[in-house]
Amino acid sequence: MPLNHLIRDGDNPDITEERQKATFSTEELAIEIYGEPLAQRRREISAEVLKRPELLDDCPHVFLDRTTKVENSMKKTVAVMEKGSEICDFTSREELGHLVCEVFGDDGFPLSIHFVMFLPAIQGQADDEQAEQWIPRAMRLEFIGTYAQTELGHGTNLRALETTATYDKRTQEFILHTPTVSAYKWWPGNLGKTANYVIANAQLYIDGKSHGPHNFLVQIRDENTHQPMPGITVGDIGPKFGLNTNDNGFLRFDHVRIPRRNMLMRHSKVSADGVYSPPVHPKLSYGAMIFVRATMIRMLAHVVLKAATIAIRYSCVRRQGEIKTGNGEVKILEYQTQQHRLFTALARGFAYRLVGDEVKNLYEKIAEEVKHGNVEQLADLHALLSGMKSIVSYDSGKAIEQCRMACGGHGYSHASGIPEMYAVEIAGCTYEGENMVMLQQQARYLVKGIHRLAHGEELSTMLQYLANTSNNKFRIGESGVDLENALILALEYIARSTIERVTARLDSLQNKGLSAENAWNENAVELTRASRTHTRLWIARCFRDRVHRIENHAIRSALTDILELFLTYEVVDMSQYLYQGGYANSDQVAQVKDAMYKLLEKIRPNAVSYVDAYEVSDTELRSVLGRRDGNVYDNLLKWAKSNPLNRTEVLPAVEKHLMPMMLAAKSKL
Ligand SMILES: CCCCCCCCCCCCCCCCCC(=O)SCCNC(=O)CCNC(=O)[C@H](O)C(C)(C)COP(=O)(O)OP(=O)(O)OC[C@H]1O[C@@H](n2cnc3c(N)ncnc32)[C@H](O)[C@@H]1OP(=O)(O)O
Ligand SMILES: Cc1cc2nc3c(=O)[nH]c(=O)nc-3n(C[C@H](O)[C@H](O)[C@H](O)COP(=O)(O)OP(=O)(O)OC[C@H]3O[C@@H](n4cnc5c(N)ncnc54)[C@H](O)[C@@H]3O)c2cc1C
Repeated sequence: MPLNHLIRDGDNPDITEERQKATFSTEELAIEIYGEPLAQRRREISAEVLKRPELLDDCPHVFLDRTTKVENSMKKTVAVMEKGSEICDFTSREELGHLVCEVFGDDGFPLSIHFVMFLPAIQGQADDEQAEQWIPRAMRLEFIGTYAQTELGHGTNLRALETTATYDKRTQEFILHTPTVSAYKWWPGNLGKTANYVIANAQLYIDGKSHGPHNFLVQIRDENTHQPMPGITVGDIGPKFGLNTNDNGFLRFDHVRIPRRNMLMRHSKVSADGVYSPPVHPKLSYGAMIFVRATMIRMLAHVVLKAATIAIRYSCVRRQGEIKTGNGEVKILEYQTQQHRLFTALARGFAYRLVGDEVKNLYEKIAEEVKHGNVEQLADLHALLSGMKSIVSYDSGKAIEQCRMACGGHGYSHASGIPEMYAVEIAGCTYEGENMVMLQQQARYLVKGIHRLAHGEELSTMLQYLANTSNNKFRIGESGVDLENALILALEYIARSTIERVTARLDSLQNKGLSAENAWNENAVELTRASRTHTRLWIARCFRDRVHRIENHAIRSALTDILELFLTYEVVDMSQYLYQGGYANSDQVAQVKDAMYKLLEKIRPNAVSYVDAYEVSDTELRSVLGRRDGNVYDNLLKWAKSNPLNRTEVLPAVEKHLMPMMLAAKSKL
């Protein structure tokens, strides 16, 4: 029995040859990633989707205009809701998430923000009575909701949001109002044409006093006619860099009245006579953002692994050039440069995917505590997620772009599937908090850590390495120190020294009389760097611990190669910091590079099997280059021929415009 379970007759022999080289069982690696029974359930769901034409695209989605894309996704949503429970268990987020990926791909679908933000906001912030009233209806899809926070004028600085919710004691209602053009809600997903309810974030005013932003449930469209409710102006914001199947929208409230009990009241409350009770932590109304930041790590990793699947498979069927003259053209994956750009993308994908599981578990644990009023770990969680969403979105974007370029010209075509993946993934740098801003949120926490240490106070587990000042020499190659440990210690040094340096600069500038705010802004770039080095260390440690816990020896060994490649790449990428304070010399950094190049060679025979084990079906991949069977060229030709521009031999526009011009030019001769 071959170890790679995807070998089939009729496949491109070049890709079959790759699968025959597997040194681990791809099914066992799939189980390690997804767990049982999910690994098997995912396959069954993929197979079921293929049998149901109503869930499949009639033609490649990239050939469609926006209106048709939106209509198709609405039509398929109804099909999923009607028949989906025959295919998957709707109560399982994992199974439903997989079905959604198969049917809709990455570009958005009408219920994305309903499930990803609207429901989580209610679950986390509504009191029990409200939850009982709203959640069952929302789950049955009697209505569709979205999360309307960002405004035309402000997305980052939430304290400056202009939408107001003024309490009217007389009628026991809030009046939602958009006082200026810049106060229009702008960006919420599925707001433009789909949602009929929103969680609106607005400044709460009682008796002329502001209590800051709070969340309110507001009906914006009639439940029977879908027409905007009185006082509501709503629409789609237009085409974007990506996510064009998603109707991101704008929204204006003109003195819209809602009942008092439509304010989400688990944490903050307004009594009938207008008495405000604040939450136990001032940022609890930011809970839905925390949820998405925790969830998006795995979503982003998934996109990287899809791009790596495409580029690695394609690199095994594409032959171009010779390494040794006269020996024939090689698969492009034989080139070291190709391996370097693709295997490091693969390593990041695996690291972020597996660490994403840990982040999700940590989030669930702390969210449960918060629900019961214990907010002790909220600051740790907020700092971690601020860093994680920033590093993973940005570095995943770079990895996907490398995958695209590694496919040469065909990577630039939508036939590869990668341009759309990049456009969707890179939005993660912006949504849920612009990266530079979020990195600085985490930097505050790191600087505080150094100050706490100086005052002899206890540090959270995440920051304890800051106290390890004896780690001041790179120990690569020393007897008794294995590669992994030496690299993790190097990453600890990089993070600690960077955070210490920038904190010392901040302190010194303030000691010289500069205000804390100005000192901060003068060091903001270095602060974001400190934040990055800390997060990259956290990911590395967490990935290492995850791999060490694997019991299946062959799978642990396969993922250890990926882990070591990840660690060497991270250290090489940040090696300039190793020279700070004389921690390492250039020979030692060269040793890390050599180790990295050896790992590329070691991973090469298993490259296709790693991505096969991630098990993304062709339906979900939507890529001609990444097809499981490797039959790329015939299908590229079919794809191009099916393109709407080729429906007629002579395009009407050519007949109308260019032909007369050319004929007129000829007649002038
Ligand atoms: C089952 C089906 C599955 C279906 C799958 C379908 C898949 C679909 C895929 C769809 C994908 C697309 C999804 C896209 C969703 C995007 C939605 C959005 O962007 S929504 C919009 C997203 N928008 C954004 O993300 C906006 C970004 N902006 C912000 O978050 C805030 O304004 C801020 C954090 C930057 C500052 O806030 P500000 O109030 O000015 O606060 P200060 O700076 O003054 O800090 C004061 C203190 O508070 C602390 N603290 C702060 N936050 C938190 C927290 N959360 N917690 C705890 N603490 C927190 C902070 O550390 C500090 O502590 P200390 O130092 O004093 O001790
Ligand atoms: C695809 C997509 C989907 C979205 N979905 C939703 C949604 O469903 N609901 C919703 O409410 N919103 C949504 N948003 C909005 C999103 O959350 C905001 O765009 C995001 O939080 C960034 O805010 P901004 O647009 O105001 O950027 P800005 O804050 O204007 O950022 C512009 C630049 O200013 C810099 N900057 C701003 N403040 C600071 C600072 N304090 N320090 C240093 N630099 C700073 C930033 O780093 C950036 O370089 C979505 C956005 C996108 C792109």
